[in-house]
Amino acid sequence: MTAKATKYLDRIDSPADLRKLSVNELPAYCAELREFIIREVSANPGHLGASLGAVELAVAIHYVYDTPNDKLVWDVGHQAYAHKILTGRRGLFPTNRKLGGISGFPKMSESAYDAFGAGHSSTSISAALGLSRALRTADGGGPKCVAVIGDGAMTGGLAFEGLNNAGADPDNDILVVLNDNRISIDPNVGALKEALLDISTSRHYNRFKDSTWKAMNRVPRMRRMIQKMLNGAKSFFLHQSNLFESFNFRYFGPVDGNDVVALVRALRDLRTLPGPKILHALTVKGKGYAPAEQDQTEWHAPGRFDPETGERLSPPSAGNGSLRFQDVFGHTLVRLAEADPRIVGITPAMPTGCSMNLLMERMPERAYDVGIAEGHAVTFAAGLAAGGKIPFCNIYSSFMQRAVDNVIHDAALQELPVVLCLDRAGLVGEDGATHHGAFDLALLRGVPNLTIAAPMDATELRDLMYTASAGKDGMWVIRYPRGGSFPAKVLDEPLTPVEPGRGRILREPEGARVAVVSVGAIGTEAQAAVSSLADEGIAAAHYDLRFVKPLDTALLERIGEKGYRYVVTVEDGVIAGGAGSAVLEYFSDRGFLTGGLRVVRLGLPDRFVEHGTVGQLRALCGIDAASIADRIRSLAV
Ligand SMILES: Cc1ncc(C[n+]2csc(CCOP(=O)(O)OP(=O)(O)O)c2C)c(N)n1
Ligand SMILES: CC(=O)[C@@H](O)[C@H](O)COP(=O)(O)O
Ligand SMILES: [Mg+2]
Repeated sequence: MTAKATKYLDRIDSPADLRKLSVNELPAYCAELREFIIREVSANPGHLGASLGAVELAVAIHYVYDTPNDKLVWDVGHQAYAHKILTGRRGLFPTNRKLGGISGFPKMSESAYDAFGAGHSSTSISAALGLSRALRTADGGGPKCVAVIGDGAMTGGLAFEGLNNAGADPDNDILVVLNDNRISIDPNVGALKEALLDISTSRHYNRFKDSTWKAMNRVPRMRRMIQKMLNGAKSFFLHQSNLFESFNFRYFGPVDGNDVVALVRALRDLRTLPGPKILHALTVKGKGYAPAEQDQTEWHAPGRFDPETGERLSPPSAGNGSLRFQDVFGHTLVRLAEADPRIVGITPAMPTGCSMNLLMERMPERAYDVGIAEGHAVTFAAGLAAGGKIPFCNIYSSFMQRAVDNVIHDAALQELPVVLCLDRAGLVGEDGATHHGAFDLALLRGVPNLTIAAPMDATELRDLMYTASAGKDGMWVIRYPRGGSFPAKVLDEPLTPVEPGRGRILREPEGARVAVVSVGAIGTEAQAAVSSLADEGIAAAHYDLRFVKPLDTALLERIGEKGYRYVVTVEDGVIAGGAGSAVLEYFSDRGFLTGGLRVVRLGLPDRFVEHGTVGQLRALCGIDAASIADRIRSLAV
């Protein structure tokens, strides 16, 4: 797509510039913004569909509100590209999600316009409420605070905790903009979606409301009375109370959220209206780019594409008929479920991402998408397990952070056979600090009753799933990373049970001073390091720990007694409290350290790792093959 001449785009470097435009010029500016986003994201991948749908929301809010003094909080933040571009980051946008470049999500350290950082869902109402309370002046004034939340993010329990708290006090002066495009990443699920549809599609009510709004504009002093009348009419027409009004929010809408002029009109009214209020904006995900409107799931984050033809140039599958860990998980779960009627699947809103969609297609009655509700997913799984099922609950590692107590209190403590599969464990790449699966091992290692395993490859993943599916050893956690590339024939291999807590000897050469103990798929980097060193004549042993809990104490005893000078642990989670710490504790407790053994732990440092390619980030953290080899070389001589 060749860049068209623009009239507004290059002139607007801040909301102050934006506010110099007349309202009638805004649609043309939105079109230019949209075109810019499509062109940029086609070459430098990111979250396209949501950002295209929220162009008018970003423009209208910045136009009407006095940002950055007023506070604008984006939920998740994957839809905020227009916001980023019009708040001074147009020139930096080609660096979006790249190492050293701007983040793909709002980030407080990046811009004063990013009032709150995000990446995980359903935080915006709580954060906007906190900002509003903190910045309120003694006379009840202070900045206006706006939360923009999607219909998917609204399914998260935290959003309702925010509504509940905000609605309790009429002095809570926040606006929630519900960006309702009727889809999450995959089709939105749950009762809320029906309620939103009900609110927004009642023809009788909307006809009545439109005419009343017009009257309201003519006689402003009657607004309060008319609003009351509208609320009453809503209950009458819809035969149910409006959910948001039950939380003491004043409900406005639905408005066409892709009509920037209508949005400006509505927001101008709402900015001066005190108290908690919600504007229901109907938008179209992928708006203005036909392929993205047509297949909204595929175009949520489409990878590189040809903007002219819509051809996808880097689809997220492994390609060449090979399989990612995600594909292996999905196919194996179907196979296990076919063999055992007790097996069911659960995903909190990521069926395509984690491949739970395969079970959903094959056995819809045995697969549950519960919405963006990680805590609920785990407790729901625990309930299913208490009722005799063997639930495979698949959650992205970083999103599972939301559910730690559910794991502890509802599943592990109850000794229930929940199989928690943690996808996207380790470094995920361009999504960055909010999304790396950095903490799961450190968070869960101290929880009793858990078996925690990390497969190094597809065969191990299948075998671990198979073993866990017996439902005999209480709760299992199986963690594996994004991607991978395995031959399709791996799915034909027989499933072999694995002894819980049993690791593997991969290489044990005579005369080695250094032994590497790796955990999970990052072991392939260690393997490459050890084998390249062997080519140089440097011998190093390599063990695949496989289980972080229970530890393979027999294997560790063997390593301890081999007389190595150094054990180098390698993991793709945080060093502090991770798998390496478990090994170190064991050697310390058993007195091997006083015998001269030193443990060197490699993994993620004690700071948040930002965005970049997985390869770049591994190198930065010293856990790519070259860095591991360097480290071993320095110890081996
Ligand atoms: C806690 C958490 N769980 C899951 C996700 C993954 N996720 C990111 S965007 C998204 C869909 C959000 O849907 P919606 O709020 O409707 O926004 P849309 O993309 O439709 O604009 C999901 C599930 C996340 N970011 N955070
Ligand atoms: C914004 C968000 O949280 C998701 O869109 C996430 O980026 C998906 O990650 P994957 O691409 O790894 O499925
Ligand atoms: Mg949505």
